[in-house]
Amino acid sequence: MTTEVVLNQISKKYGKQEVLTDISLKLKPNTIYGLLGRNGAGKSTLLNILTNRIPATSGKVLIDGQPNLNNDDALGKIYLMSEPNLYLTRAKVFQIFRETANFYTGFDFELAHQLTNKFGLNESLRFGKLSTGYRSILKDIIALCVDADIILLDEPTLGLDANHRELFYQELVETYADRPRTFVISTHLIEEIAGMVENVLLIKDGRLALDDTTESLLARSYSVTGPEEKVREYTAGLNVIGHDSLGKLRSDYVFGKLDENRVLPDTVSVEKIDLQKLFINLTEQSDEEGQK
Ligand SMILES: Nc1ncnc2c1ncn2[C@@H]1O[C@H](COP(=O)(O)OP(=O)(O)OP(=O)(O)O)[C@@H](O)[C@H]1O
Repeated sequence: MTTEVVLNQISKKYGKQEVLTDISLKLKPNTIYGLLGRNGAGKSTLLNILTNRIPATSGKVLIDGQPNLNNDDALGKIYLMSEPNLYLTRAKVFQIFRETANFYTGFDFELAHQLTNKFGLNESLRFGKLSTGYRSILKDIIALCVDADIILLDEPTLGLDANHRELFYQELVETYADRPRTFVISTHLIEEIAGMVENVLLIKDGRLALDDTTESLLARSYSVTGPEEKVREYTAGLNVIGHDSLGKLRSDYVFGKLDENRVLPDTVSVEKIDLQKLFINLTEQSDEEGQK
């Protein structure tokens, strides 16, 4: 089963502040997305609009061709795990599972029990008694157990210790293999998801700056390192998105094609960069501009 999700020219204003501008995209089935952007870029806003928790100022979200507005059928195909706590403090963990299963009817109770054991979460505890980390763990477990085609995770590892973060992503990949579906993961800990993200969505200045496969992005992302002058000569006219300097050594980060006709000096090396480095360089510019 697959669900088609289309965002059509979504914009969102809070008062005069335009947070999202004209965002159009289509989520591919059975794909793990990384939703990236600096603090305040509008990632949570976008995820909330997708699930009709907040209204867009203009534009449409279509789920299997149907607008998502007050449409339980359409919204039952999507699950959003996010920071706000939607549960009564007196509700016990197992009651929250049952409550979730009233809406998401295919909820996998067996997997939920396995995961509560693995994470050491007592199902008889009341929500109000859970630590911040365990509240996230509970919500993460629910996200992995609902039978929805689209799972949106807004900072899923907030408050989790390193062991639990690793366990969560392991379990995510396992459930993904057993029951392929689309995940959209918004997190600042890019290194943790870099290995599993198949497609990147980057929001910058309220716009969708990138929507591409990780493979394609990394295939055109380079660092060029060597003596400052030689590096500058080699990268002149290329799409340099940032640089680092260490003494007289300089690294220019290039996003896009290199010029195959240019001769690489012996003292200069070209290497691939990882997703985190690419993200930092692609988004740093707007921050500097924002401080002007
Ligand atoms: N209810 C609201 N009223 C007014 N402004 C809001 C509201 N919610 C969010 N904003 C503003 O919208 C912008 C985007 O916020 P959002 O939470 O979507 O960003 P984000 O990319 O998820 O950020 P972070 O990575 O820091 O969680 C921010 O400038 C924020 O202050």
